[in-house]
Amino acid sequence: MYQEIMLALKNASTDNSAITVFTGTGDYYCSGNDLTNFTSATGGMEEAAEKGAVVLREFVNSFIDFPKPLVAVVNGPAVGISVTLLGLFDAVYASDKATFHTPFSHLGQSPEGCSSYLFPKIMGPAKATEMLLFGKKLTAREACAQGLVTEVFPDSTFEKEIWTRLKAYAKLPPNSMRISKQLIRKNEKEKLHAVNAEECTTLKERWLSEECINAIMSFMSRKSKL
Ligand SMILES: CCCCCC/C=C/C(=O)SCCNC(=O)CCNC(=O)[C@H](O)C(C)(C)COP(=O)(O)OP(=O)(O)OC[C@H]1O[C@@H](n2cnc3c(N)ncnc32)[C@H](O)[C@@H]1OP(=O)(O)O
Repeated sequence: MYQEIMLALKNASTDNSAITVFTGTGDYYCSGNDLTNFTSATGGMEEAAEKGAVVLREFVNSFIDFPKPLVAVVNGPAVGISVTLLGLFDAVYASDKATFHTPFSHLGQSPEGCSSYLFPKIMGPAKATEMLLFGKKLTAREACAQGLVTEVFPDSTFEKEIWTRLKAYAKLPPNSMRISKQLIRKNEKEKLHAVNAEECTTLKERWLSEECINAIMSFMSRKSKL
């Protein structure tokens, strides 16, 4: 999935589209990293952690470097990396059914997607701490009040309203939007790459920790009991 998303971003960065939109199908936006990856990895844990950190770094870099307006249409609950990446999007529109959850401490993990830097900047350190350390789940309206979400729509009219709006935005001059995005984002790029590298190094260590291994085992055993 990570490779497929990177390829889609690479194609979208050079095709004739004006803006790029991420959304989910069905009731959920995204449940985050596939936790079964940890148990299905071939080779040893160290090798898997090493490979995972390389993929993650490349994956997040492709969001940092994406040249066109990047929009998230959050149609339902979002968990983990699908939430942290939102700081790298240019606009985030959410249904009032959406929730935003980063249960990293519960999983023995640590933040990624540049959220350790961007979330405190966006929402202030105290609110970022509640999310990233304590795993507080935010409603769409809370996430909007804290600056992570651009605008919230009633779920009953979300799809209609948002696509009407995005189709209008997509008719704006593409080069102008791309150049304006570059002006807004360029001063932070170097910093974001450094933050991404550090988050990946930290996560690689976390994945090998007892806290993380126990949390993944507990998720898997819950799954097998259902
Ligand atoms: C290259 C490596 C990069 C790593 C990047 C680091 C990223 C970190 C993260 O993203 S951390 C966050 C990981 N995600 C989670 O912790 C979410 C866990 N899941 C849930 O909290 C819930 O399942 C839910 C809120 C998404 C949905 O709840 P509910 O509607 O009650 O459904 P179920 O819980 O019954 O789930 C249905 C079905 O889906 C399986 N499932 C859900 N999420 C995951 C997941 N992240 N990985 C694997 N499988 C998942 C769940 O086990 C059920 O499966 P089953 O029907 O039992 O086979």
